[in-house]
Formats: sequence, C-alpha cells, structure tokens
Amino acid sequence: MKTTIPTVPTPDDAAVWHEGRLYLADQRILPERAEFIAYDVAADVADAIRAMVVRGAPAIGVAAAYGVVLAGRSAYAAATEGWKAAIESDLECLAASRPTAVNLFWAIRRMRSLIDTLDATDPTDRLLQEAIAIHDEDRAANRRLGDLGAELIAGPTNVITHCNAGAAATGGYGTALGVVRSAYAAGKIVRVYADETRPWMQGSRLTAWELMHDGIPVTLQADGAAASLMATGGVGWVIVGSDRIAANGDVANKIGTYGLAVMAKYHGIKFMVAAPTSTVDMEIASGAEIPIEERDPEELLSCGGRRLAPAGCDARNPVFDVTPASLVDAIVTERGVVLNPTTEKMRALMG
Ligand SMILES: CSC[C@@H](O)[C@@H](O)C(=O)COP(=O)(O)O
Repeated sequence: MKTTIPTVPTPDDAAVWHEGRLYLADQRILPERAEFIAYDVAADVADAIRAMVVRGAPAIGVAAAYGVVLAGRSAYAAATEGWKAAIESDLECLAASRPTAVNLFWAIRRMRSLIDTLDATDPTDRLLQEAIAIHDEDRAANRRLGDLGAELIAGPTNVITHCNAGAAATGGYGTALGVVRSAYAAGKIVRVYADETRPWMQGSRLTAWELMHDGIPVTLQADGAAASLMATGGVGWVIVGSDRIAANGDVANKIGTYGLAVMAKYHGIKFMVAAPTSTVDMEIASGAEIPIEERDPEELLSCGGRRLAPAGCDARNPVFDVTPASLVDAIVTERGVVLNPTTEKMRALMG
C-alpha cells in the first residue's frame, strides 16, 4: 500500500491510508479534477460511499474496511474497554451505505470476525493491519484474475466494456479492466469500446480516463450504440465487472449490463464477468434475491447539473440489473474460471 499521498490521484489511488487518515479520490469529479478528500470518522466514509465519492464494488469494500478502522479508533477514544459495544453503530452505518455490492458486507463481516478475537485494548493498529490486508489482497486478486481472463481471449480483437470496473473501482489494477490490461499487454486486444454508462457516466469519465492513462486504445460510445457495433463484427468479447454474483452464477452489475448480455448472445459474442471471490455471495441461490439499489430519479432527470426532462416528469433509476447465468460464458475470479456457470460449478469454485 502507498504510504504517501500523491499530489494527483492516479486510477490506482481510489483509497489511500496515510498517517491515520483515509484519503479517497473523489470519483464524482474525475477526470476533470483529481482531488482527494480526507476522512477521520466512519460515518463520513459511509456518506462517501452513498454519495459515490468512492464506488465500484471492491473499492467500496476497501473503503468500508478502513472505515471500520476509524470506527474502532473513535470507539476506543469514547469508551476505552467498552469499545466493542461502542463500535456497533458505526458498523451499522457503514453497512447501510449501499445495498447491492456484496463486497461491502463481506469486508465488514471480515473486520467483525477480527473484532470478535480482540481484547479490550486499543484495536486501531490491529484493525488497520486487517484493512491493509483486504486492500492488498484485492489488488493481488485482480492481477491474478486479469491474467486468467486474458488467457480466455484468443485475440487480437475488440472488446466492449460497461461502467467502470477498473483500478478506480477496486483496490487496484481493476477487474474487467484488469483483464483488458493483461490482454492488451499480451497483444490480444486492439481497442476497447467503452459505454458511457448513464446516468453517472462512469464509462465516459473513469473508464476512458483509465485506459487513456495506460495508453490502451479506447473509443467511447453511447450506451445505445453497442448493438450496432456488435452487428458490424470485430467484437470478440463483452467484459464487465460485478457487484454481486449469486450461487447459481447470476450476475448483478451496472444497469444496462443485462441488455448487453442479451445482445452479445444474439450476435454470437462472448460475455465475460471478471470479479474477485469477495463479490460472490453463496448465501443467495439466484439473482432474484440480489437487492437492487434505486437511486434518486433526479440523477436521471438532469445531466451535468442541467435539467433535461420536463418538470414533473416521472423517472425510474435502478442502478443495477441482473444478468442470468445462462447468458454468461465465463466468470473469472482469482481462484479460477467458471465456464457456463451453474450452482454446482460455483460451489466447486468457492469450496
Ligand atoms: C470492479 S467494479 C464492478 C462493479 O462494481 C461495477 O461494474 C459497477 O457496476 C459499479 O457501479 P457504481 O454504481 O459505479 O458503484
């Protein structure tokens, strides 16, 4: 992990712990401005997750783990040996920040398991070690799954990606964009077509920024342009990340992913989901049980601060959808690849 704060955040600096503070690169304003915000208390980290300062399932998990460190420090300052009772409200506050990305709950559960083993003394150092381990392990998992995903691509080919599943969305390197990074280095990817990803524009702002930062050829397209691109041929894979993968291999990801998978099947294009095993939720049988976040319709009714829709216009803003396992060719994790996922194959992967 980095021990200094870069003056300008790079895509790999979504979360940085430095001298007792958590710094999050503000992903709401990138790439126009690259700035960190410093955090000292867990409730503010929860607000940052809710407000999309930090976003992307693994990065949310990493931020929450550091949030638990801040919670432990505050709880000990307030209640000394009673810190375990005092930390509870902050853990609940972090867990209530966003509902879909299971990495959030996975990270809090892992930090809670550690808390259960600790005594009444100041827990800050021990909690920090665990948060750093979560951060480092995520980066290492992404490197591994990036290489595994790249092996599936015969190449050279073009690929489509949706939303941002890059370094900024993770502890580092990226999931879908980790596969792209590894495959591009191996000469297997010619160009990445990045969907703009309405309404938060994670594709236009973050994916385009990350790929240009790496010198990987990228073409931005409107979300609705993917089908006609597929029809022209030349696209070998759709590669996306995930917020939660159910036990049967159904995949929740950014709204619009399901449509891409349907279109990919129609055009005979392969569909890959790249995610660490911290994104797999074996406690739910299928995608029907995945809670789908609905955000403020205002995010859809306006763009760049300018109102687009007429006053009084109704709008729905589900920000994730579920792609059935039957449309997924490969789920790529750090533990291995699952082709044509089923419950049995996911059980074998997860042990
Ligand atoms: C490696 S990130 C995987 C997913 O979290 C990503 O594709 C996504 O949908 C992010 O949504 P966001 O609403 O930006 O948090």
